[in-house]
Amino acid sequence: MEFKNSLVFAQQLDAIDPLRKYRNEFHFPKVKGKDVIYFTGNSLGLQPKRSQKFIDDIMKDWKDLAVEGHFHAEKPWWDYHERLAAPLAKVVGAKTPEVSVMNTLTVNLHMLMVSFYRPTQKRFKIICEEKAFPSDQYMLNSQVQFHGFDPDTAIVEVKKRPGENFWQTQDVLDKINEVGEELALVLIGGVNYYNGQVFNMEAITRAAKAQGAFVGWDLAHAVGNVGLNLHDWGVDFAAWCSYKYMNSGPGNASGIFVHQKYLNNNEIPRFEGWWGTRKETRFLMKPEFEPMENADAWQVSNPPVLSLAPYLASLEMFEEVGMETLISKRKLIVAYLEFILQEIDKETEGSFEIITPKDRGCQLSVFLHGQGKELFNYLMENGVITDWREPNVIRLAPAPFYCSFADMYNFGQILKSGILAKG
Ligand SMILES: Cc1ncc(COP(=O)(O)O)c(C=O)c1O
Ligand SMILES: Nc1ccccc1C(=O)C[C@H](N)C(=O)O
Repeated sequence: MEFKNSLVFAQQLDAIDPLRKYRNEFHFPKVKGKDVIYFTGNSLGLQPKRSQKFIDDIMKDWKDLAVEGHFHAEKPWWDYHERLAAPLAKVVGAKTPEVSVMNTLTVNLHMLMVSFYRPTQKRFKIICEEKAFPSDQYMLNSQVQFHGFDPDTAIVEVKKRPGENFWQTQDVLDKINEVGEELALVLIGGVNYYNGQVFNMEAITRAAKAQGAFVGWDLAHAVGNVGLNLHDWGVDFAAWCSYKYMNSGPGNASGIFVHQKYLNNNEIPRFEGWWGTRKETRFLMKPEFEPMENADAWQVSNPPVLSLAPYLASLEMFEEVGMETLISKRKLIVAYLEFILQEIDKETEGSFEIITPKDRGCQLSVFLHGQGKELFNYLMENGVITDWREPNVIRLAPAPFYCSFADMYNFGQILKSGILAKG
């Protein structure tokens, strides 16, 4: 499609957008009385209007039923989390029993490391990407130390090539083969938080499995954003947060994936709690732990239903729309944003550079040449919500659920005036 840098053209794209009615399903913050142009769905997704009712229902059941709500609410709390598994399984390409919702992301990565990082003197190394999200680095370092190994030798980072802003798949594969029999685990962010790159999860998983290692993915920036096929790819485990593209609210519950082959499998160690034991006998309060037959075996505590409620509301919308529609709009709107950026870059004589590679999801990361935080501040003051990452990068993620093509055009105009104002 040939794009045009005009409002009329952007509005034409909006008119044929199958997701256009969903924009009104979200609350937009306002700046100077106008809805903002929201580019930070990769950090915190907007609030779906319908999430309020899901929370209110629980507050009402708690008010009216108190403890009876566990079993007698319209959506009983004791198995409330089970409602999330089937719609989530579709989002991540899993079988329903492979998915559960619990805790928060870094906590879940730790819990899954209990099962999937069991180093021996011979096989103890972990491959990850250089400059992984800091929480993942802290998680990996502390796990390695917990097992008595030295992070400097046990953690092997795949680096970008000099002068390049992205990782080459071949370099990840080569590193896997080089570490070979010492490789215990590969754990990488499926979509990188900084440059927006989508890793070739299928090829990397295959290569790591061929070396006899476990493979886990941190899908914080991938879930609800890119196509995932965790079961068929043979991924061992994955975890994600729900507050970015999944729009479930700040700090909200995390999802996990555990491959079917580890369900009902006594070889796999876990840290256990009462919500992981079979629900049929849970309230007999017996000393024996009998694991649930699905990924709920990894559940520890009774789930925080007030935070699962907005996640369920959001999943209802993913069910209605489906990942395919979201992905095709996402591809189009990101391509349009890229086009708008390129046009502005020409007009302002090379004032920035897109560092996101072609293997990308929703996010374009833009390196600002000679423009500093003032430009970022100018955007924010003019109703464009982006985020700033040191040293000089703004990240733009036009979430397909609620961003419009007109937003992209209008953003371009604001960006141009910001750059020109600074001169
Ligand atoms: C890749 C990645 N890993 C981990 C986290 C941390 O998540 P949480 O604070 O929910 O544990 C985030 C986002 O905050 C992230 O983007
Ligand atoms: N949960 C947060 C709480 C406070 C500030 C940022 C976050 C983020 O999620 C950051 C995000 N992971 C990122 O890719 O920058």
